[in-house]
Amino acid sequence: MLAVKHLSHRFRNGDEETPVLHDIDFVVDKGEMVALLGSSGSGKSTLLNLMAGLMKPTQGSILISGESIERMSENQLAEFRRTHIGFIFQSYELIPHLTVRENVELPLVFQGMKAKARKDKAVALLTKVGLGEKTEMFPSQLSGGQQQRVSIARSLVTEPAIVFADEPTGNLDTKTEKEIIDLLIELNESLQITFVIVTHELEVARRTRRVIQLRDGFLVEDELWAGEEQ
Ligand SMILES: Nc1ncnc2c1ncn2[C@@H]1O[C@H](COP(=O)(O)OP(=O)(O)OP(=O)(O)O)[C@@H](O)[C@H]1O
Repeated sequence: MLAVKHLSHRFRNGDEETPVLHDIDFVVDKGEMVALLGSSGSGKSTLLNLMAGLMKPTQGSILISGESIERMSENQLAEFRRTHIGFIFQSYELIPHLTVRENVELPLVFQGMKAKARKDKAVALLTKVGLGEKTEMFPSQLSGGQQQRVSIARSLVTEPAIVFADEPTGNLDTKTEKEIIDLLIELNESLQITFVIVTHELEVARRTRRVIQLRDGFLVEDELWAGEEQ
């Protein structure tokens, strides 16, 4: 599903080079839910940007569904991202003047799906994430946790091969954080969605079955837990 192979990255500013990732190697299979854990500056965002095809690595490769994304052109990448990758952001990134349903439909508009099919799909997913009663509201009328549920529904609407969640509970209180992670676990189990969750919080990482830990740009731990901790 996702293979990161001997991945290294250095930032170059003029003559100065900053090595940020060192020979990162791991594979995520379909249906896995993995936390990518690391403190600030450990290289999580850089790795996420590389896996999402937003930057090209200095060395190594990234395969998603068997395709090496670092070899793609910008146009190919944009299309690949739209069809194969879902994103969940810390700050939700919803469009304020669109309703909740329209926000979820948007990726399907870009795919050219007809209005009725789009609407049915968005409503079904919103119902699945517990927002069946809120489809015609605007994001500002929802709580933070509810807005993150909208963004989760939107990330799934194109049936992506993999979903990257970047600090998905970073703006939420502890109770809501637990509810959102519960939802991600439920979606992972019921729909076999593959999730990679980037977090600096051990409490979030411990809820997933597998934790990959970065420290100073090195992969220092790739660990399977015996079971989910509640
Ligand atoms: N464009 C850049 N040029 C030079 N160095 C960079 C650049 N972007 C990031 N870095 C450096 O790379 C290292 C890793 O940064 P990165 O943002 O990937 O870490 P992170 O684990 O995501 O941290 P945070 O949790 O704070 O977002 C840091 O030392 C940072 O200063």
